[in-house]
Amino acid sequence: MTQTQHDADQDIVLECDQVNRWFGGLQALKGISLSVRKGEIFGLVGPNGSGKTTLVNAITGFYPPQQGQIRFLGEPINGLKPHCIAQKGIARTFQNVALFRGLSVLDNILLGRHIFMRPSIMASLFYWWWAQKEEVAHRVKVEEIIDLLQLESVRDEPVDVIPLGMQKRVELARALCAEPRFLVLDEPMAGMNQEEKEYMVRFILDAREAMGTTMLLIEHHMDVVTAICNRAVVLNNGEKIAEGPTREAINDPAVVTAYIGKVKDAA
Ligand SMILES: Nc1ncnc2c1ncn2[C@@H]1O[C@H](COP(=O)(O)OP(=O)(O)OP(=O)(O)O)[C@@H](O)[C@H]1O
Repeated sequence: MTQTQHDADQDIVLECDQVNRWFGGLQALKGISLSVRKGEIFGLVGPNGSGKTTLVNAITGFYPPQQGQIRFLGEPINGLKPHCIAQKGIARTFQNVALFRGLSVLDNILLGRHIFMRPSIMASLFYWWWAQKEEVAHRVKVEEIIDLLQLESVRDEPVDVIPLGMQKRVELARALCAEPRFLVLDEPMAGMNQEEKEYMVRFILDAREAMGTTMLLIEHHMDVVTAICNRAVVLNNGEKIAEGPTREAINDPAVVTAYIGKVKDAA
């Protein structure tokens, strides 16, 4: 093994090795292997139904793979429950906004801290001074993130009443509050107009710079993928059809054919 290869291996945060997942007779993931390196924004792209969300659900423990290995910082995480995987430092946002309606923006973001909170009410009662100190620390972190994502003006608004673009930003804020080492963003720009998209791109880049978070980004907007992803993998019908530096991967002839095929199918 060369020194360069060794350094690259040391830098791997998340690794999928021959991951397979079936839903009944349908094979949604066919031997997917990929590795995401520290500090990069890694693009996961592909036409509708190609397996992107299934792969993310496998990584985050919602639908564990039936075959293959997933390692986080060198440690196997297959089969762990989603909350155990979250505690190891993997956070995610969802394709459809998944916020707690009726709660304020601030309370929704604060919920991102739950992985650090002590489960025992008794312990909190006896050690109320400790609980208070913890509460202050959580609020400091939340304020930092509100500042970073410029959510100050809506902090006390119920999440239901703010525009979709802002709701997506609140989801990002909540995920960042968990101080993840690896963050999965599932279509963070879905349904956004051009201006909202540009803001979101800025916030994702700012978050990576401020917190050093490694990210996996599922995104249909190719301009966004090309602008912010260091490398990308392209899936089609559950198979990996291209991989590499973003521009090279998405311009691969197999990718162009896969997208044209989908358009023809839909016509
Ligand atoms: N829970 C499930 N039960 C049965 N089939 C499923 C389930 N989840 C996904 N699938 C199927 O697996 C395949 C891959 O779906 P997946 O949602 O991973 O694709 P995707 O690339 O994320 O698509 P999109 O871009 O539309 O979100 C599809 O054929 C889908 O119908």
